[in-house]
Parts: sequence; structure tokens; C-alpha cells
Amino acid sequence: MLRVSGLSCARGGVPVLSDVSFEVAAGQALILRGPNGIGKTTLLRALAGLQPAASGQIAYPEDTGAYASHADGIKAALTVTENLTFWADIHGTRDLVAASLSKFDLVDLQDRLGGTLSAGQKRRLGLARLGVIGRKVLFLDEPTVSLDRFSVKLFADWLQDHHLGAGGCAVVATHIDLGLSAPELDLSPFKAPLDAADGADEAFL
Ligand SMILES: Nc1ncnc2c1ncn2[C@@H]1O[C@H](COP(=O)(O)OP(=O)(O)OP(=O)(O)O)[C@@H](O)[C@H]1O
Repeated sequence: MLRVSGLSCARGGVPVLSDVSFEVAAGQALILRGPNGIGKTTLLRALAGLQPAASGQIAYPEDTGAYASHADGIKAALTVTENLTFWADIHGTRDLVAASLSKFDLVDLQDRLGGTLSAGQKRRLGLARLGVIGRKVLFLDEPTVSLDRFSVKLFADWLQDHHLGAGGCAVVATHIDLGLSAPELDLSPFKAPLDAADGADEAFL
């Protein structure tokens, strides 16, 4: 469903990752690992088309990708239900709102304004958006930040049973164990060499 070959990407003009290749089949997830700053977010952004790749190929079915960053993207003046309905209306999927409220344990909070939620509750609402947009190829950047153990399990179960189980796939950058039976890709070996930076220092060597 997702095929990446020979991908190199940069951030702020500085090469970050070089020659990354992998495939993720329908129903599967890939966990990205690596130390802070290795380039997990940069890779996810490139996969989602939010920034151009320096070189290489990224292939997945058109209009199936969605990127969820650390930011929750909650509209403070809208209720929890209105937040989800806003996103559902963009994707023509209003029928999925009630199920997503339930799967992310937001039913008791459905009439609360987004701005009054706790950090973890905002995160659950941010993730519940994934349940209403109906996208098959998810790029998830530290999806469980701020979540307690119960909510991490809630999210992992949703990902496994409702997203992957329905034929979706996901690339997930996470520092914590989500308990998924998914292969891991450590990005450390793909760190771009310093001399990939346009050879700017060559004159001084
Ligand atoms: N806006 C930016 N402009 C320039 N460089 C950036 C920018 N954002 C990140 N970087 C740099 O790009 C490199 C890769 O950062 P990235 O955020 O992709 O790493 P990461 O693996 O996701 O890190 P973390 O685990 O801390 O979230 C780092 O050296 C970082 O300092």
C-alpha cells in the first residue's frame, strides 16, 4: 500500500536522512525508531507530502494519506462533537462521528468546549479525528504524547482493530511501546552524511 525507495530528505536546507527504503502492506504498521533529532518527523512530513523529498520515490494511492503531528489542532471555541463534525464534513463522513466519540472515550465530554479539555483529553480528541476522516495511509508523529496508560491502550486498540483491521496502514514515530505486533525501522543508519550538505566545508579541508 505504501512503497518508499531511496528516499532522502532535508530540514531547513540541511540533509537529515539518506537512502531510506521500506514497504508497508495493507493491514500493517511500521514503527519508526531513533534518537531525538534523527529525522522521524522530517520523514513523516515528506511521506505526507508536507515537504518535498530531496530524492527518491514515495508511492501510495492518491488522496489516502493523512498526517497527525504532535499538535492536536483542536478548535477551542467548538465542542468536542463540533470539532469532530467539522473534520467529518470536510471528508463527507458525518456518519462516523458518533462511533469515533465512543472509540476514543469522548462520549461524556461531547458537549465540552475544546479549549476546556485537559492535555490528554485534547490528544484523544485529536486522535479521534483520525477515526472520522476515513484515510487509509496514516503518518503518525508521537500520537500518544500526554496520554495515560488507559488512553494509550485505547488508541493502540483503535489502530489495530479499526484501522489496520479494516485494511489501512500506518507509519508511526513513537518513543513508547504501543504493544502492536509491527516491524520497527531504526533510522540511525540512514543519518545523512555531513558531506551531503552541498560540500559547503570542502574548501576548508
Ligand atoms: N524547522 C526546522 N528548521 C531547521 N531544522 C529543523 C527544523 N525542525 C527540525 N530541524 C532539525 O532537523 C533534524 C531532524 O529533526 P526531526 O524533528 O525530524 O527529528 P525527530 O527524529 O522527529 O526528533 P524527536 O524524536 O526529537 O521528535 C534535527 O537536527 C532538527 O534539529
